[in-house]
Amino acid sequence: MTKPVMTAQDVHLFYGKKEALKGITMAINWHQITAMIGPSGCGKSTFLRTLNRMNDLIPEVTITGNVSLEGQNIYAPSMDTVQLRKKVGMVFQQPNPFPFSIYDNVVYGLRIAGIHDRLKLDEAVETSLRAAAVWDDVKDKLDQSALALSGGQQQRVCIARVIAVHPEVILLDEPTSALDPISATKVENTLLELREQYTIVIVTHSMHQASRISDQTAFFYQGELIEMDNTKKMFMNPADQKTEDYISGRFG
Ligand SMILES: Nc1ncnc2c1ncn2[C@@H]1O[C@H](COP(=O)(O)OP(=O)(O)OP(=O)(O)O)[C@@H](O)[C@H]1O
Repeated sequence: MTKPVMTAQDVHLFYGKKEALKGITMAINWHQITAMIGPSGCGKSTFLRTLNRMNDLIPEVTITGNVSLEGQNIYAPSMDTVQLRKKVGMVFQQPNPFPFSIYDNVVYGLRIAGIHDRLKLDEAVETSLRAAAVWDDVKDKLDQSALALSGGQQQRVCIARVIAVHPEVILLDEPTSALDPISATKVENTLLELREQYTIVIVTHSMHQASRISDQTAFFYQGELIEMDNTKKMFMNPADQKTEDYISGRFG
C-alpha cells in the first residue's frame, strides 16, 4: 500500500517578484520513485529544493504554503535544517565529491555527527557503497581521491555519501544528465535498487528515464503542476493535452 512520506500543499515560491511556483500540491509516496518532468524553466528544480529547504540559501526567496515530512511542517521555525537535510538528502546534476579520499567522502556526514569509531565508519562505508552499487568498483582504492573516479562512479559515491546518514528521502536533480549512457544506466539501476529502502524524487529531462524507473510522474509547466499520476498511466493516457504534447516531444 502506498502512503505519503512528504506532502506539499499550495506551495508558492517567488524569486523577488517572479513567481516560480504557483500553488503546488503533491504527495510523495513511501518507497516509490517520483519523477518530475517538464520543459526548461518550469520550476522542477525549484520545487525539488523546497523539499529540503535548499531554497533558503538563495537570497530574496519567499515561500508560502506547507511542506511536511511525516506530518511535520518542515518550514516550522523549530525545524533544524541540518537535521532536515540529513533526512531529505540531495544529489546534484554534476557529481560533486569533496576533494578527499573515497572513504572520507562517504563518512563525511557521520564524522560531522560525531561518529569517529573506526569500525562503525568502516561498516558504514561498505554498506553505503554497496547500496549505491559502486563497492566493487572502489573497494580496493578507498584511500584514493574520489576525484580520480569516472563521472558515473563519482555520482554513485555521492549517492553513497547521502545514504551513509540514513535519509528517508533522496532528492536527485538530473543526476545522470552529465554522464555517458552506460554510467547513466548504472545510476538508474542503483536507484531502482534503492527504492526498496528509500523514497526517491528525481528531476529528469529524459522521458525514457522517467518511464523506465519511476512509479509516479509529475508534469510541471510554467510553475504549475499540470498533472501527476501513475507513470505507466500518464505516459499511455495523459489527462491533459499539454502533458501529451510534452511527452510526445511536441515542445520542450
Ligand atoms: N536563483 C534564482 N534566482 C532567480 N530566478 C531563478 C533562480 N532559480 C531559478 N529561477 C527561475 O525560476 C524559474 C524556474 O527555474 P527552475 O530551475 O526551477 O526550472 P527547471 O524546470 O528546473 O528548469 P531546468 O530544466 O532548465 O533545470 C525559471 O524561470 C528560472 O529562471
